[in-house]
Amino acid sequence: MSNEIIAVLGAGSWGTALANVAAENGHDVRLWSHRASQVAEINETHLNTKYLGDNPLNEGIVGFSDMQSAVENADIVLSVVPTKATREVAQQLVTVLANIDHSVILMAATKGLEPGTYKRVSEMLTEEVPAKYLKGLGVISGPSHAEGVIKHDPTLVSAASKDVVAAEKVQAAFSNQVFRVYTNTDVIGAEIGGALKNVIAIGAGALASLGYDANAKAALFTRGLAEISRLGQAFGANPITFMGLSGVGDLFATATSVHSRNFRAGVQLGEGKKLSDVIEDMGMVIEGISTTKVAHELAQKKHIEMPITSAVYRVLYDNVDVKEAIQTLMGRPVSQEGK
Ligand SMILES: NC(=O)c1ccc[n+]([C@@H]2O[C@H](COP(=O)([O-])OP(=O)(O)OC[C@H]3O[C@@H](n4cnc5c(N)ncnc54)[C@H](O)[C@@H]3O)[C@@H](O)[C@H]2O)c1
Ligand SMILES: O=P(O)(O)OC[C@H](O)CO
Repeated sequence: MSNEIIAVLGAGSWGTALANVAAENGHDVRLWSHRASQVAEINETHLNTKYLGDNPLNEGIVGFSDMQSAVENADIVLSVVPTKATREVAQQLVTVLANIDHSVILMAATKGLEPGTYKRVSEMLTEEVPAKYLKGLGVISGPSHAEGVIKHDPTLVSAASKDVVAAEKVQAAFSNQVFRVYTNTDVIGAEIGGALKNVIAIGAGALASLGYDANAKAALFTRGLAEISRLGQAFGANPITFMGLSGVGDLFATATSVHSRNFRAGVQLGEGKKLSDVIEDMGMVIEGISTTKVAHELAQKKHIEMPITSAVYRVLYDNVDVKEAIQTLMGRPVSQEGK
C-alpha cells in the first residue's frame, strides 16, 4: 500500500474516525476543523473528547485550522461536515485548490439531501468544485458508526464513484483487517440509501420508545426499505444497491443501534421530548430531521408513495403523536406487496 496524503475536512465523530482509519494504515493524515480548540486538543492530547470520548486517536493524525495547509499536496480529500455545511466548506476548498493549483480525489462521507434544491451531496460538490480540480468524485457510505470504527469493530463500507480508479484508490487507502471498503459505481443509490435510512431510523427509535418488538421493527425496516428503493429508482439508482451496504446494511445499523443519533432522536420524540430540545441536547448532527422534510416534499412532488416518511414527517413537523401516526399508517387501505 502506497503512502497517501489524506485531508479530512470536518473533525466531528465521523471525520475523526475516518482519519483514524487512514492514519492506522500509515498515511499522512491531516484533519481540518473550523474550531481551533478542537485542533489543539487533537494535536496536544490525541483525543477528540466531544465526539469520541476517551478513545485515543492515532498519533499520526495532525489537526489543522488552516485548510490550505491541510490540503497542500493531498491525494484524497474527504468532506465529512454535515449536509448543511457542505457548500460552504466546498467553496473554501475551491479557494484553496485554486491558490495551490492542485487537483484531488474528493469523497463525501456526509449523508443527507439539501433542503430546497433536493440535491445529493455529490451533486452539491459537482456544482461547487470545478472539474479541473477533481481526479474523481464520489461518496463513502455504508453501516458505520464512528463509535464502532474507533474501537475496531469489523466494519464494511462502500466507496461509490463513477470513476472506478478513484474508488479503487480510496478502497486501497482505507481498507485493513477491521475496515473493509467495497467499490460501487451507483453513486445515486449509495447516497439515497445513506440519506433516507436516517428517516426510518427515527421511526425505529419512536417504535422502540413504545416498547414494540420484532414484528413492528421488521415491518418498519421492510416497508421503509421499499420506500427508499422507490425514491432511489425514480432518480435512476440501481435497485440492487438497496440490498447492499448503503441500503439494507446501513438501515439495519442505524435503526438498531443506540449509537445512532437518528435512532436516539426517535426514542426521545416517542417519549414526548420536544424536537428543539432533542436537537439541542444531542449536540451532534441529526441528519434525518432535515432529510425527512426533503424526502416528504420529494415524494409529493414526484408522486412517490412514501407513507412511513410522511408519518415521520408529521411526528417531527406537525407535532403528531407517535401512536396516532402508527394508527394512520396501519389504517390505510390494504394493498398488494411488491408494488
Ligand atoms: N457519526 C457517524 O458515525 C457517521 C457515520 C457515517 C456517516 N456520518 C455522516 O457524516 C456527516 C458528519 O457527521 P458527524 O457524525 O461527523 O457529525 P458531528 O456532529 O459529529 O460533527 C460535525 C462536524 O462538522 C463541523 N462543522 C459543522 N458546521 C461546519 C461548518 N460550517 N464549517 C466547518 N465545519 C463545520 C462541526 O464542528 C463538527 O466538527 C453527517 O452527514 C453524518 O450523517 C456520520
Ligand atoms: O448516528 P447516525 O444516526 O447519524 O448514523 C450514523 C451512520 O450514518 C451509520 O451508518
